[in-house]
Amino acid sequence: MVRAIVAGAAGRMGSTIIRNILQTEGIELAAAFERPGSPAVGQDVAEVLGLSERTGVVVEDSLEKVIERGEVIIDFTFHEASLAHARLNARYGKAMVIGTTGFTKEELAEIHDLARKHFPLVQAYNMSLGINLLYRLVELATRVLGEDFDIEIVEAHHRLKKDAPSGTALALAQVAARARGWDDSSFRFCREGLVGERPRREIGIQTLRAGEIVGEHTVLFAGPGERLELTHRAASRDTFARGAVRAALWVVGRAPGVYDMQDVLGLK
Ligand SMILES: NC(=O)C1=CN([C@@H]2O[C@H](COP(=O)(O)OP(=O)(O)OC[C@H]3O[C@@H](n4cnc5c(N)ncnc54)[C@H](OP(=O)(O)O)[C@@H]3O)[C@@H](O)[C@H]2O)C=CC1
Ligand SMILES: O=C(O)C1=N[C@H](C(=O)O)C[C@H](O)C1
Repeated sequence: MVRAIVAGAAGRMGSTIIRNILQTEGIELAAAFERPGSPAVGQDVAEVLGLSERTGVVVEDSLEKVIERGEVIIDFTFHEASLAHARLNARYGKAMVIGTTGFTKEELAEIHDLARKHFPLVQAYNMSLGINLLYRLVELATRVLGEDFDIEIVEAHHRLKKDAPSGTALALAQVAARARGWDDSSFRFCREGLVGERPRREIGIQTLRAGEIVGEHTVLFAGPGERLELTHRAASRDTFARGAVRAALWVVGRAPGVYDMQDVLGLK
């Protein structure tokens, strides 16, 4: 039985992941924690999630207090928090699954460096099966359609999302850029005013924020006389949570290093 520690237990993803753990064989909820000062601290997880039966797991206020209770830490919180958790975990070597987005390049590089030295990590901006297949489709479409086709990415999320563009949109742009031999300097995040004609060497990334949209990504290829649009729509956070639980079961016992959902899903 894999014992999981869930960070951000009261959050949209943390709570959905806990529900999925409670319904999945082979994994159990060993501990849960929240930001110090969160109203969830000190409550049974069942109270936080609105479940009828108590779980016996009380929400704590730091990873340090619970880290020895489990084999894997599942972290969908905030960029600075996930980095702090990875730094602490470097002393313990527990497996980690990080789904948080919004890292600076330096923060992500430090997390990857810590993982290569100290613990196995699955880090992915999107844990859904569909998006991980979309990465492959975008790579193929970019190569087959060639540079006559302009690439634009549009993402839409709920009004409470803190970072923009989404981590997934950035990852999709990276896949397309790599397939063209370009780098991040080709990314164009918004347009306003007299921007002039669109340069060829550009991947547009546009952000929508509205209502309760769970997560939608479209990659548009527009070329001579035709346009191809590849769209993924997540209908519920369960799709990400199922991926996170699958990643947690997969990563325990692996060698220190950085893995992604393509590894977990066998898409490489
Ligand atoms: N990889 C994927 O498939 C997916 C990734 N995400 C990403 O996951 C992250 C979380 O998203 P979401 O659940 O919607 O956000 P929420 O804000 O709902 O949840 C984050 C939770 O983490 C808590 N938190 C913040 N700091 C700490 C800390 N130091 N220790 C413990 N808990 C902490 C927050 O508390 P408080 O609110 O009090 O600050 C909050 O409860 C985002 O970066 C999002 O982009 C989301 C969906 C899918
Ligand atoms: O914050 C969210 O909700 C989501 N964030 C992830 C991202 O930034 O890519 C993934 C998903 O689309 C939901």
